Amino acid sequence: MHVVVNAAASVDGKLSNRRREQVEISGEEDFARVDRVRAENDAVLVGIGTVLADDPHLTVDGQSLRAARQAEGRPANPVRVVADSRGRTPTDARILDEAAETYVLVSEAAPENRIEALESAGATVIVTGEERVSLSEAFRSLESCGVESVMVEGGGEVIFSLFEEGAADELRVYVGSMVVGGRDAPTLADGEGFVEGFPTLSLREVERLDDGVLLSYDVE
Ligand SMILES: NC(=O)C1=CN([C@@H]2O[C@H](COP(=O)(O)OP(=O)(O)OC[C@H]3O[C@@H](n4cnc5c(N)ncnc54)[C@H](OP(=O)(O)O)[C@@H]3O)[C@@H](O)[C@H]2O)C=CC1
Ligand SMILES: Nc1nc(O)c(N)c(N[C@@H]2O[C@H](COP(=O)(O)O)[C@@H](O)[C@H]2O)n1
Repeated sequence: MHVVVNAAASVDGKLSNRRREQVEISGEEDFARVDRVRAENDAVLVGIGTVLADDPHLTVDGQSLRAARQAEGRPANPVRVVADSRGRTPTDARILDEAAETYVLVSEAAPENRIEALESAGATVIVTGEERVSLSEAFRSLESCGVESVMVEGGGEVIFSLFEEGAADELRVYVGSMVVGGRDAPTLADGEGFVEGFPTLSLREVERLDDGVLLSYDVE
């Protein structure tokens, strides 16, 4: 599985504010780039924290991008994936509408009635990990469903786990020219944090977009 992590952060590294409300960090050019990255990949993944905070749709906005995918024999939108150990995804979440196929990754701790509710709402449920979803194991299951590349859009908890599991191949961070602040505001990589063995990155490209900068890295 090829894993591209993409996020937008303020100059002080925050993905959103201390109330976990969505903050528009990207500008028009960066949102258009994000749409192209979505269109390039077979799947778009977020954690349940992002679903509960933002209720994202995770589809491709550009009609020509969707048409190009279909011309290649692919579905108009990539599949949507949520890492959601206990099956907390609301059944009326936008990611469960009919615009694309949706996989909900749950752990063995997910209540059976939540799995049934999600399946009734149209999701394909994959059980992986004991208490918490194992992302690496889930990627292997997704590969057997034909998913070869995934764009991870956050949030900070899931991004940290990807680095911890050594599962990320690329990182693209759009740094918006703003300061959000707040010790409790989500950052690019939350989780427990590293005290040693910090993942290292190789800077591939720096590009000015809107009023900010896109940093593209390969994960070493
Ligand atoms: N600016 C940007 O680019 C973006 C900003 N955001 C912002 O980020 C915030 C949400 O981020 P955050 O709260 O970190 O939420 P995440 O989207 O990272 O979801 C975290 C939750 O995912 C579940 N999960 C399942 N498996 C794993 C795993 N292996 N590792 C880690 N988590 C796992 C956990 O819940 P459980 O144990 O129940 O499974 C965990 O609490 C929102 O405020 C949103 O607006 C989000 C995306 C992009
Ligand atoms: N790239 C980017 N820039 C920002 O400024 C953002 N706030 C986000 N947030 C992410 O985009 C998702 C919304 O997706 P839809 O437009 O609803 O499809 C949101 O959930 C975050 O993952 N991203």
